[in-house]
Amino acid sequence: MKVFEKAPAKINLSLDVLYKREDGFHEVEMVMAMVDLADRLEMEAIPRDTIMISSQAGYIPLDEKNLAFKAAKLLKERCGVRQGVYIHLDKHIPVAAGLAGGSSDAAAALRGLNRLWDLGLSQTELQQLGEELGSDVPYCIAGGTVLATGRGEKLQPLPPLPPCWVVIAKPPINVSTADVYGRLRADQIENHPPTGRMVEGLRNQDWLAICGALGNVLEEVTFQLHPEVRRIKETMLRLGADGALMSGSGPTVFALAAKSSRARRIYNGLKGFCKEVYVVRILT
Ligand SMILES: C[C@@](CO)(OP(=O)(O)O)[C@H](O)COP(=O)(O)OP(=O)(O)OC[C@H]1O[C@@H](n2ccc(N)nc2=O)[C@H](O)[C@@H]1O
Ligand SMILES: Nc1ncnc2c1ncn2[C@@H]1O[C@H](COP(=O)(O)OP(=O)(O)O)[C@@H](O)[C@H]1O
Repeated sequence: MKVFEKAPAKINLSLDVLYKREDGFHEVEMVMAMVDLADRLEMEAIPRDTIMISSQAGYIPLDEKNLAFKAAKLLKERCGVRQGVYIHLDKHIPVAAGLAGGSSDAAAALRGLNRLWDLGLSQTELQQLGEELGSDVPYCIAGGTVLATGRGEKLQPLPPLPPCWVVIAKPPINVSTADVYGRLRADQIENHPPTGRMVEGLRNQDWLAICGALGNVLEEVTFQLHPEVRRIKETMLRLGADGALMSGSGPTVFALAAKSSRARRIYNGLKGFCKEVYVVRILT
C-alpha cells in the first residue's frame, strides 16, 4: 500500500522575538501562511522493519538526519509500529531557505504514516509529536494562516491573505536558523513588527494595512551576514511590490503583489540575477 502527501512551503508575514527563554529557544510572535510551492512525499509499506529515504535532490541528508526519517522513527517508537516504510521525497522547496521545507516534510510524513499504519492519531496528537521534531512542525501539520506564539507551536487560526501573487526569490546562500537566532540580541531589538496590525489587517482583509505591517526582526541579522539579501528586497520594492520581506531566518525574500502584471514584472526583474525565483499563490 502507498500513500501520498503534499508538503507546502511557508512564509512569515511577520516575525517578532519577544525574549530569549531559559531553554535556549526564543519566545516568538509570528504570522505564517502556506504557499503552493510544495514537496511531494510517497510512502510505501515494505516488508523489512526499516526506514528508507530516497530523493531526486542530491543536497539533503537521506539518512537518520532527514526530518522525514526522524518523523517516521518517532511514530514507530511511540506507537510500537513494527512495519517498515520506504519514503520518496520529491523536493521542490529550496533547502535551508526559511521556507520550512524540512519541517513540512516531517509534518507530511507524520500525516501520511498515521494513515499508512492506521494509527488513528488526532491532529492535536500529531502536532504534539511534531513539536519534538522542530518548532515549525506543528504549524506545518495545521497549515493555513496562523498567529504562532511560544517557540512557534501555539497556533491561532487567521483568515488568509486576500487573493494575491507571491514572488519568492532564494539567493544561492546557506543560512543556518540556529546561527541567525544565536546572533540576535533579543534585548536590543529596536523595531518590533506591528503584529497586532498584521492580525487586524488580515481580519479586515485590508491589503494596505497588511503590506504596511510586514516585518521580521531576523532580517537585520541575515542582512548583516549577507547584504545581497537586503538588495533582493530593495529590488522587489523598486520593481513595484506592494510589500516585501525576508521569510524566517532567510535567505529567501518574498514580494506580495495584488496584480499579476506586477508579479510578472518582479519575476522578470529578478530572474536575471537570482536562479531560484517562483511565482506562487497563498494556500487557503
Ligand atoms: C525562523 C523560523 C520562523 O518560522 O523558521 P525557518 O527560518 O527555520 O524556516 C522558525 O522559528 C525556526 O523553526 P525551526 O526551523 O523548526 O527551528 P528548530 O529546528 O526548532 O530550531 C533550530 C534552532 O533555532 C533556534 N530557535 C528556533 C525556534 C525558536 N523559537 N527559537 C530559537 O532560538 C534554536 O537555536 C534551535 O536550536
Ligand atoms: N527533508 C528535508 N528537506 C530539507 N532539508 C532537510 C530535510 N531533512 C533534513 N534537512 C536539513 O534541515 C536543514 C534545514 O532545512 P529546511 O527545513 O529546508 O530549512 P529552513 O528551516 O530554513 O526552512 C538543512 O540543513 C537540511 O540539510
